Amino acid sequence: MDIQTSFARANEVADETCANIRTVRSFANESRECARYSERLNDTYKLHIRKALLFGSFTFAEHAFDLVLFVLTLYYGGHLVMAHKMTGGNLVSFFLYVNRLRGSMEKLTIQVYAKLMEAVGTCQKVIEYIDREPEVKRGGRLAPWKLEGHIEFRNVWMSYPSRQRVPVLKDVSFQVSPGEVVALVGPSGSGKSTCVNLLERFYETTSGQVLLDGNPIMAYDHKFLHRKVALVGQEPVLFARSIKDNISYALDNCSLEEVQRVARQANAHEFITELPEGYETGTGEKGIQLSGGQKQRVAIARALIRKPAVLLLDEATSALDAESEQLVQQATQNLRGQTVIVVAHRLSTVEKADRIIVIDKGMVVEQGRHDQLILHSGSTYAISFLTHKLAGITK
Ligand SMILES: Nc1ncnc2c1ncn2[C@@H]1O[C@H](COP(=O)(O)OP(=O)(O)OP(=O)(O)O)[C@@H](O)[C@H]1O
Repeated sequence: MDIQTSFARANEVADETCANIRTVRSFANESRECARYSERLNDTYKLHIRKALLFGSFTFAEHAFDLVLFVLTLYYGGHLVMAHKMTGGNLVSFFLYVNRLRGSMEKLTIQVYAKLMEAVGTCQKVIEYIDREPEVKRGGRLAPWKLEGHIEFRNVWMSYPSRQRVPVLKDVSFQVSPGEVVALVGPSGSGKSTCVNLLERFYETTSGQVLLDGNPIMAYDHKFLHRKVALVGQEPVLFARSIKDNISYALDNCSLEEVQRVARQANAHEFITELPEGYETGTGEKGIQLSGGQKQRVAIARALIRKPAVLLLDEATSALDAESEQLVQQATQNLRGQTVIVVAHRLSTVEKADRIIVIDKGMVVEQGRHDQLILHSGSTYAISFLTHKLAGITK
């Protein structure tokens, strides 16, 4: 069991390093990562040595005991033969039987039992994973035929499980009407993405409720919810398959026409058709073969194909080149018809939103349209806007 755990710990380092090889390279940190891996493997090596020593000692003791038993039996048997209480043939037969019995016992103990214990150790880990209860339950069954897209945060308090004592959202309440485009703005770390995480049901609230069309979000069926509430993350992850398969991800029987329709809406069609294999072009692991802006547009198409009632956009904070940024912006402006919540980092997005919700230190401090908030002297939004300090919205 200890060996399996230490081996798993060593593999964690290898996995992490290989998955982030570009970062490792760009910091020229290959040798340190190698050293970290060797260090962890060294723990496994020490455990293997301990196991070998124990096994060696056990085998030595077993053979020594065998030898002593053999000598004693020979001595006593010889004595009985000399005293004519036993024939030589019987003594030899006795030895042959004992040998056979010993061989079988040895197989049973050393080979079967040891292997069984090894398997139990490995299985324990697998069973531990199988038996793990997810903290966020997926038992909801609600799947109405129509979803309007009305969202309400009602007195929501939330702490992440790893930092339960630190509330990230503090009594957050706001509503978003169906079809409304709302921009969440606020300084870095104020809790904007956490609101999105709650709508995606990645975490549960500590208290208060997140309601969708008046029903707690936890009451909805897992598949239904994620079809109706689509997310385009800050750094969207694509899979190592064709662009078409990435756009139609997790959907069955999507026609190429449908994929092309949403790609056009997401401003992605043009660049895709210019690729050597068009929609069949592979994107590489995590979409590495596409640029940041292209990845985002494919991710927008992936969200749109589900015809969601609610679209969650976490705008990229990283700088895209001007053309990509404009194309992504245009794509997001095409998204009328559904409720849109956008974690906004650009002034152009904020200005076009129907309403702006300003979050600061986990609390909603202001709400309103850009032109209303900007005129409100003393408002956090106006001050931050004017002094260009509000994270992200200064672009
Ligand atoms: N998985 C997590 N576990 C623990 N704490 C977290 C986790 N994710 C975020 N936090 C903390 O929660 C707070 C709010 O983070 P959040 O990502 O919601 O901020 P944000 O307003 O979206 O920031 P940004 O604009 O920089 O993306 C931060 O203090 C952050 O450190």
